[in-house]
Amino acid sequence: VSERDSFWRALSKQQQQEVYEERHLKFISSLGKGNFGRVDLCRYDPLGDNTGEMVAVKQLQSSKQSNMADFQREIQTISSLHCDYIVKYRGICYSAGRLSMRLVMEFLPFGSLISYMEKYKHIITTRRMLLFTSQICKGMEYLQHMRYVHRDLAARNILVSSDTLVKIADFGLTKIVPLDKEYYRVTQSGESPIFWYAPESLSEYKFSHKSDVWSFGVLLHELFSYCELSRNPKRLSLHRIGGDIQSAMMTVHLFNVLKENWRLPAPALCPPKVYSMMMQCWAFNSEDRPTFSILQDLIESSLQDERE
Ligand SMILES: C=CCCn1cc(-c2nc(Nc3ccc(C4CCNCC4)cc3)nc3[nH]ccc23)cn1
Repeated sequence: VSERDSFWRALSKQQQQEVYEERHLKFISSLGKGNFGRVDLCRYDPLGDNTGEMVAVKQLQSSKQSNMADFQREIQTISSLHCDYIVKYRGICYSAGRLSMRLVMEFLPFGSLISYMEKYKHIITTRRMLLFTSQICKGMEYLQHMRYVHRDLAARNILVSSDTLVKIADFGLTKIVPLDKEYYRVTQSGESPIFWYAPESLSEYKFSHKSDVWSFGVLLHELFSYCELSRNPKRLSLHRIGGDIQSAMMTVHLFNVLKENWRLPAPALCPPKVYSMMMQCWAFNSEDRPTFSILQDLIESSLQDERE
């Protein structure tokens, strides 16, 4: 055992973060399922004495070629991001047998914002919700600075690290905006979260920092609705456009009601300044939407109101 210990201690912290051997990755429980992936809670225990760290490990469900390419891109993305408000990359675990690899990330104990709000909605304060909003906004400012468009900003993709820290997760749909353009145009739609989509994403498959701002407004609505299922964006939008239409027409109907200036209604007890922030994120024309840095100022101003 001793020379194995010395091997591990010899590896620098950085290298240790990169190399995860499958035989030391002990499955504990399943944490969640995404479109093509699954995330498990594991203990990485090279010393075999249960002192190893807990990690979240994502692997593909289907080894379809296209999904493998997307997974590679997701790993490339998350490993290039270094921000307190974005879930941390730990490394890769190559499994000898199967061709698939696994993405090792920091484990966030409280799970998604949705399960957190369901559990703590009776004790969470407006100030705390504005603190979370500010952290997500800072994460998005960093993402924009790195020229990434998230494309799936929603409460389900925000993870809770502690009672005072949330992080942006799940970069499965994230794309890099080309240097010569201000937006990324998607070819296939796949499992699209259309109720979080900006009008130009619905009609032209265009995604930009400004369409991320639209989704940020929808996320704000989820948060200030305490992520209640009865008030979630999909349910409220379907109620407006009529829930019985088939999915192909849903995008068209949703675009039309947005064009006619329908928006998600103000959540109960939502501070007026916060609803006003959402409405600014939902400007039909993308150039009329605030930047994440302007949103940061608006959030700070709302926080001031809550302090007095
Ligand atoms: C493709 C998959 C979908 C997206 N996804 C991401 C994760 C995930 N989860 C956690 N922590 C976590 C902690 C507690 C709970 C519990 C479970 C029982 N009920 C209450 C909540 C759930 C999750 N940390 C993470 N780091 C990196 C990813 C990640 C999970 N799913």
